[in-house]
Amino acid sequence: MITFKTVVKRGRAWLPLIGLNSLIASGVTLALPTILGRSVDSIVADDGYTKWLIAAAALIALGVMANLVDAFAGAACVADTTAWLRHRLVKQVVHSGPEGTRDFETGDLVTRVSANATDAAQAGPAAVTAIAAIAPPIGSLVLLAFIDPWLAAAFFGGVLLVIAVLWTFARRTADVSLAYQETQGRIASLLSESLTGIRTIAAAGTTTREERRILGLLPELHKHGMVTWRILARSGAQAAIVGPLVLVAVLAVGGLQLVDHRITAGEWFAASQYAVIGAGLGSLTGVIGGLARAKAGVHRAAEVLKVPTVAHGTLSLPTGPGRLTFDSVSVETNGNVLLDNVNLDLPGGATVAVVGPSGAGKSVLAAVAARLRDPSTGQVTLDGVPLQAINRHALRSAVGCAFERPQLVGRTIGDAIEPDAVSPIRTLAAARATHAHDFVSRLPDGYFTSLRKAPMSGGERQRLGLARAWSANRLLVLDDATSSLDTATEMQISRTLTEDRHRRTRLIVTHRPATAARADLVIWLDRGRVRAVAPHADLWRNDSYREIFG
Ligand SMILES: Nc1ncnc2c1ncn2[C@@H]1O[C@H](COP(=O)(O)OP(=O)(O)OP(=O)(O)O)[C@@H](O)[C@H]1O
Repeated sequence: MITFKTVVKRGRAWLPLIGLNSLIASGVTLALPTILGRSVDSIVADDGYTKWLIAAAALIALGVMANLVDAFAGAACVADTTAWLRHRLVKQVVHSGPEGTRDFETGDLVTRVSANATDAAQAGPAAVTAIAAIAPPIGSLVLLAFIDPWLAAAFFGGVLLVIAVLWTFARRTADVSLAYQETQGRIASLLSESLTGIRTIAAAGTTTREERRILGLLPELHKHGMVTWRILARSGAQAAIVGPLVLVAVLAVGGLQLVDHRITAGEWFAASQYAVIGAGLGSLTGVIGGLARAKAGVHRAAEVLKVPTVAHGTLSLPTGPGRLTFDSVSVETNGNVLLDNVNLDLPGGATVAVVGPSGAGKSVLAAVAARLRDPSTGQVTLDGVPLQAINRHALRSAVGCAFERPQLVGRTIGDAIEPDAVSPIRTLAAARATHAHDFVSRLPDGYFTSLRKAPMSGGERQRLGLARAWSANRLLVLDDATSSLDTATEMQISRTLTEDRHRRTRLIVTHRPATAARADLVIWLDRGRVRAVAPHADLWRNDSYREIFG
C-alpha cells in the first residue's frame, strides 16, 4: 500500500537538498530587508554604505543559486519518484493476472500509470516547498518583534487572515483535483475502447457517433477545470485583498512608531519588506494546488496497488503424466455462479474436449485449469499438486494456453512465439507443429519480422498463439484456439495434437463436433455444471448433445 507519506519518503535522497535550498532562499528573503534597511540608514547618515550594498548583492546571488539548485533537485526528485511509482504500478498490474485488474478500464489504468504518477510524484517537493514557505513569515514575525512588538502584532493578525484563505483553498481544491483526474481517465478509457473496436466502428459507419461519445466527457472535464479556476480565482482575489492588508497594517503601525521615534527610518523600511513577505504567503496557492494534485494522484495509484497479486506456491511438479483433477470446484463472481461444483479426473496424456452451449462456462473452466483464475471454492491439481502450490516457473513451463483471439506480445514474430528466445530450435519446432512456419517463412524477415508491421489473418494469429503455448511440457489448454483456421489446417493441427508425441494432457474448448470426435473424452458443460464426461460417440446419441453443434 502507498500513502501520501510513503511517496514523500521516496524522495528522501533529494528532499534535504530541496529543503536546505528553500531555507537558504528563505534566509536570503529574510536577511535582505535588514541589509537594505541598514543601507538606507547608512545612506541617510552618509556612513559607509558600500559594504551593505555588497552584502545585498552577495545575498541576491546566493538566493539565485539556491533557487537554481532547488529547481534541479525538485525535477530530479519528481523524475525519480515517478519512475519508482510507475515501476510499482506496472508490476502490480502485470502480477495481478487477468482477473485482478478487471474492474479497471485499460485507458484509465494507462492514465494512472502515466500522467497521474507524475502528479503523485510532486508530493515530496510540494510538501517541502510548502513547509519551507512557512519559514519566512515566522522569521518575519520574530524579526518584527525585535524591531517593535506592535509591528509583530499587526503582522500576525494579517497573516492569520491569509492562512485562513489558503486553508479554504486547500480544502476545496482537493476534491476537484481528484474529479478532474478521474474524468481524464474515463476519456482515455473510451478512446482505448474505440481503438480496440475501430474496425467495427468503421464498418458500422459510426465514427461520428464514436467521436461524440469520447468527447462527450469534455464538458465534464471543462466543468472540473472551471471549478478549479474559480476556486483559484476566488482564493487569489481574497489573498489579493488580505495580503495588502498585512502591508497596510504594518506600515500604519510602523509609521506611528516612526513618528514617535521608537523605530528608525531603516527599521520602518525593513518592517515594510517583512510585511511584503507575509502578504506574499497568498501566492502559495500554486504550491497548495500541486499538493492537491499529488494527493489525488497518490489516491489513484493506491487504488491500483490495492489489487491483490497472484500468489504462487513454492513446490515443483513431481514427474507425472499430466493428470488433471477438479475437486468440488466452483467459481462465483458478483453473486453469479459460473462453475458449480465441478468434479473431474482427467487421465494424463488424454485429449479432452470441452463442449457446451454459449455461456456454459467452458472458458471459465479452461482458465481455472490453466490457473488464469482461481476457484472460489474447491481445488485443481496437476499430478497431485494443487495449482496454487506450484511455483510460477514450474507452472508456466508445465501449462501452456492458447486462445481464440490471442494478443501477441513482443517485438518480433519470434518474440511472440518464445519471449526470451531461449532456443531458436524450439521456436522453430513449435512453429512447424502449429503450421505457423508456413506463413512466417514467407514474411520478408521471417521470425525477425516486426510484429506490429506483420500483416496477419485471424487464423495466422491463432497459429502463433498455439506456437507460443506449444513448449509447455505437461498440459495444453486451448480455448477455441483453432476456431479461425480453415478446415484443412485445423485438421492438420488437430492431428498433431492428437498424435502429440510428448503425450501432454490436452484440454480443448471447441464448438466443432469433429474435434470432439477426435478427443479421448468430452466434458459436456451446461450452465456451469458438468452434464456428462464420456467419449463423443456415446454422447452423440443424446439429442440435447447434438443440439450444441447446431
Ligand atoms: N469475470 C467474469 N465476471 C462475470 N461474469 C463472467 C466472467 N467471466 C465469465 N463470465 C460469465 O460466465 C459465463 C460463462 O462464460 P464463458 O466465457 O466461460 O462461456 P463459454 O461457455 O466459453 O461461452 P462461449 O462458447 O460463448 O465462448 C458467461 O455468462 C459469462 O458472462
